[in-house]
Amino acid sequence: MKSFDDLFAELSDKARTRPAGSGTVVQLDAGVHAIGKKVVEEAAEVWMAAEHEGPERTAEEISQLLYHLQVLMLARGLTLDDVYAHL
Ligand SMILES: N=c1c2ncn([C@@H]3O[C@H](COP(=O)(O)OP(=O)(O)OP(=O)(O)O)[C@@H](O)[C@H]3O)c2ncn1[C@@H]1O[C@H](COP(=O)(O)O)[C@@H](O)[C@H]1O
Repeated sequence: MKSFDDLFAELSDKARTRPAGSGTVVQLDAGVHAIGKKVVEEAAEVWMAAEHEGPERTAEEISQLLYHLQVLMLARGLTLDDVYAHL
């Protein structure tokens, strides 16, 4: 099973190597404004799932929010340690 750190390592590699077909590369190219909108959209979907759908759908939406947060971190040049320093 993939962890948060595993996903960040994978996305960092995608950002560096820019493989064809990577959705992450497409999003990074779209920029911080577009990625930020996805973060807000996914956060709303987490809220709606938590309030109106079951735990499985909520977990799925949370995974998508975490993914988009990591893309935003990469777009701003942030590392996991930059974030973990505030936990
Ligand atoms: N974990 C994710 C992941 N979670 C969410 N998403 C993206 O977020 C979208 C989900 O958003 P929505 O539910 O709003 O679906 P949607 O509205 O149809 O999506 P859009 O039209 O807005 O893109 C998906 O279509 C993906 O584009 C993800 N995209 C990639 N990953 C993982 O990231 C890694 C790298 O992926 P690539 O860069 O595509 O190779 C792989 O391990 C993937 O499994």
